[in-house]
Amino acid sequence: MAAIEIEGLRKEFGADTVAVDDVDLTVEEGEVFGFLGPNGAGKSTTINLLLDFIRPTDGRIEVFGTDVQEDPLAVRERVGVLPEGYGFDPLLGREYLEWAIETKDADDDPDELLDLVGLADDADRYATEYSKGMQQRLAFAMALVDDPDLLVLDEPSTGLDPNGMTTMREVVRERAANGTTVFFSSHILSEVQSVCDRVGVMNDGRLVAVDTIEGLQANLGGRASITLECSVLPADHALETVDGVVDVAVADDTVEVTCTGPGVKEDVVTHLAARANIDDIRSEAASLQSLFRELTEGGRDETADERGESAHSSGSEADARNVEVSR
Ligand SMILES: Nc1ncnc2c1ncn2[C@@H]1O[C@H](COP(=O)(O)OP(=O)(O)OP(=O)(O)O)[C@@H](O)[C@H]1O
Repeated sequence: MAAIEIEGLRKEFGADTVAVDDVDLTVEEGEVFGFLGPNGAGKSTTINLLLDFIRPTDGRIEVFGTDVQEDPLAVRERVGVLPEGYGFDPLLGREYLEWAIETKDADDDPDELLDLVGLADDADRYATEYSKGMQQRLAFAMALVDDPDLLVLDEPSTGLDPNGMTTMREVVRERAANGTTVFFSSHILSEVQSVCDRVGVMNDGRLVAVDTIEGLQANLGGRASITLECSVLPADHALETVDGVVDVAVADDTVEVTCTGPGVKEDVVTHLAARANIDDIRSEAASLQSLFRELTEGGRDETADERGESAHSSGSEADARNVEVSR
């Protein structure tokens, strides 16, 4: 039986916004599924529909064979949720865990869960006084209560430091190894790449690709990527004029060039060497970042593309709308 079965899902907000547009998706039991997409693509709306926090305009969702609209409580018993923008009240960290354990009629040890997410020393502090990353760790611990069959994590790395991200990945991997299905939305592509079995890419409400990372790379024509570091990258590098270059992304004095194939890399190096001192060269298959850009071109970043700027998805923290969901 599939963990998640989504058929013909559509969600309109008012007359003008189609947040989710005819999405079909199956996530198998035990999979770690990464849900990617730029800001406003429809990821959180899909998650809120999956949990029956909002109702679809059309379509249906089953979780472990149960229709979420027909029996949302049965579904929630099997699901642990880390929502986007959790709102905290003045309760101690341990009290939050105790509340979550009581609500699920579970028998977890609150201190064990706090220890797992690195909050053992902060159990007796108010959650409202926690930093953003600590609040995220606490919300993650609450999602783990009662060892749910399905973990739904909406941008779980928001606010986490590198140690927090590593802990979160390790826990996700460990739970998945024990059979938990994980549905995981993220903007952090390297994280998705390192943790997920398959990814789905949303753009403008539509699911534009579902595949393994390797499958996505193969379907996009064996593209190659080369990263060059220069002491000073000239503004008029004109790398996009080299035959076979499909994308140029610049960050400070580092430039990532996506090419139609590995053979183009030599031309890229020759072109840039004539214009700048190259300090370092890294060469790899097309990065997830460039795949992501290619799949989501024409979305809300289109105007940036038209200006010739890189259409990188920005981190969500600055502009997330803090969708508040009921528990
Ligand atoms: N309650 C709402 N009322 C009106 N429009 C909404 C509502 N919630 C979401 N939308 C719209 O639906 C679209 C999809 O939003 P959603 O939050 O699902 O995107 P997202 O992929 O989760 O984005 P982000 O990565 O920025 O969190 C956007 O155009 C958004 O403005």
